[in-house]
Parts: sequence; C-alpha cells; structure tokens
Amino acid sequence: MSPSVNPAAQSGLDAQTYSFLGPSGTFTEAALLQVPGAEQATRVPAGSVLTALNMVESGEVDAAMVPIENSVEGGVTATLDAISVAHQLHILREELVPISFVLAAASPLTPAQIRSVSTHTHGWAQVRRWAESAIPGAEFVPASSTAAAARGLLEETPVADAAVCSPLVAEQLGLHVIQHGIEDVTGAVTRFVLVSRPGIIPAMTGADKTTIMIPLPQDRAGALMELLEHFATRGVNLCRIESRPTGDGLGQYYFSIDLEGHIDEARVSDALAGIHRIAPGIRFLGSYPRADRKPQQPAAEVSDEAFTAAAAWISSLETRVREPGAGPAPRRSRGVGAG
Ligand SMILES: O=C(O)C(=O)Cc1ccccc1
Repeated sequence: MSPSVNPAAQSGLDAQTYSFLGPSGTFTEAALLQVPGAEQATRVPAGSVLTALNMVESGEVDAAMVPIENSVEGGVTATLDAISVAHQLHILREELVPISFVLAAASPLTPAQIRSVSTHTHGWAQVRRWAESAIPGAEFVPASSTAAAARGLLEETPVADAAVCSPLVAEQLGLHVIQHGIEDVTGAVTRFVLVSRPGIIPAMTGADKTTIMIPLPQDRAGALMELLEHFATRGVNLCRIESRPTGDGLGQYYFSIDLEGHIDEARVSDALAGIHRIAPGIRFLGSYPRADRKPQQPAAEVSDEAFTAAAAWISSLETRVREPGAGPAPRRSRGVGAG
C-alpha cells in the first residue's frame, strides 16, 4: 500500500499490520479501529497482551494495540510491566475508549439463576459493586478478555452462566442481554496505546505526552523527591505516576510515568537528562500526541526560547575561560553579573 492511499501513513503511522488483545469484539479492538487506516489494515487478534507485544517484537506485525490505564482501576499492570521492563518497544499513539458493560447469557436467564460470571479482571473490577447487590454469591471466572468471556458462553461446555462484555459483542454473538449499563462508575474511560519497535518518534504537536520508566535508585534517602524536583523545576507536569516491582527482588521498584510534553522540548529533555545522572537506568518509552488534544502552555521561564537563551549565556561565559598557565582566572561570584 503506498503512503498516498494509506490514511495510517498520512497520520505519521505507516503500520500495515496490527496485533491487538482479541478476540474480535474487545474494547481493545474498538481502540484500534479508531486509528486512521486500521480498518483497511491487517488486524491479528492475540490471546493476551504479552502475545500481542511479542508479535511486534518478532516482526510478525508492525504495531500492537493494548490497554494501559483505566479511569477506575488504574494501570493495566501486564502492559506496564511488559513495555517498561521486558520489551524494547515505543508508544506511538494513545486512544481513549468510553467503557460500558452488559450482563449477557446464551439463554434468557434471570439474575437469580446466575451462579458464575466470566469476564476480564478489569471488567470485573468495574462492575463488582453492581454484582454484589444484583447477583450476590456468583462466582467470578477470569477470562483473557471481555469478548473471550462472551464467546466462552457458546462453547459446548460453557465457561460460566453469564458474561460481562460490551453491548456490541453481545449483539454480534446473539446473546441475551440480562442487564445494560452495569458499570459501577458511569463515564469510565480506558486508555489504550499503540506500540511498535523503536524507530521514528511522532512529531511534536504542542499537545503531547511522554512515557518513561525510572528504576528507583537504591539506598538513597529522598531519591523520589530528587527525581520529582527535576520535573518541578522545569515546569513539567506529570499525568500518571505508578510504582511497580521490577521483579528482581523485594523492595526493587520502578516508576512508570507519563508527563505532559515531547522529548523535542528542552524542558522535557533537560529534566530527563538530569534524572539520568541519578537513575542511569531510565528508559524513554515514547513521545506521542495526546488523545484529548489538550494543548500545553509552558510558562515563559521553561519555554524552548528560555533554554536557548540560557545556553547562549553559558556559551558566552565559556569564551572567557583562560588558557592554561595564564594565571588565576577571576573568580566568578554568584548572582552578581558573572557574565
Ligand atoms: O477485554 C477487553 O475487551 C479489553 O479490551 C480489555 C479491557 C477490559 C475491561 C475494560 C477495558 C479493557
């Protein structure tokens, strides 16, 4: 497909093949279909987030869509850990999908007849209060996705009496909807990310996010505060920060952080360079446009112009460094017009 006919290429993504947390009918597939050109591209369902990511790493597909954050439950730990620690992948794009659930069954059951319910763990976490009052005592049967749970009802030996899934997949599979809108929090949104092998970073738009991973420096009092100061002093706003175990032993943690801004902005690259000095294991996981398109308005003192002017000022000082053996250089006094 030539870039001129591929809307994905026109939007800066030239992926032709995508993997996603499947099967067909997941919220993740809905997120992928929001990507320009994905509808015309090859889409390969994967049985788990890890499988979807492995397919990218092995080169089987160009990019993978996976869930990363939920407005009710927080981070999707399987995704955070996989892209932060195990894989060498970069985020190209994010998508937001509003989430609403139905309780569905293969036959018209009443809530009282339901003894087991299957869904994805994040789905279950978002309907738990409803389930406690409407189907108390029903056993939760974990599934790899909401759509897999729905399909499991149609197997010869059904996985459960009912499934929690999207209204769309219930309709596509011809299931009976026992109850609509069963989510505990209305207006919940899940954030999905499109990841690919490291390569081109999407261009800065002025409304961008950057994702990084920072291993917490060991045996260093105030390490977290030191890290955060690098952001605070450069006016870099954080929009997500989570600590996760590295898997290397008790007490070993990393921070997964989303910040407002693009790596091409001086305040962002300067903050990350500062952090690299105290946490050299820091990993850059991508700069990409914000799904909500909310523009950044950095203060004048942390604008690129202010950094350029500051660097020019330092260079002007460096031109006055004396040759060795030319005698002692005049002492630079602090704050009184050193240059
Ligand atoms: O299982 C799905 O359909 C998914 O895409 C993962 C998920 C599960 C629950 C809420 C949001 C995403």
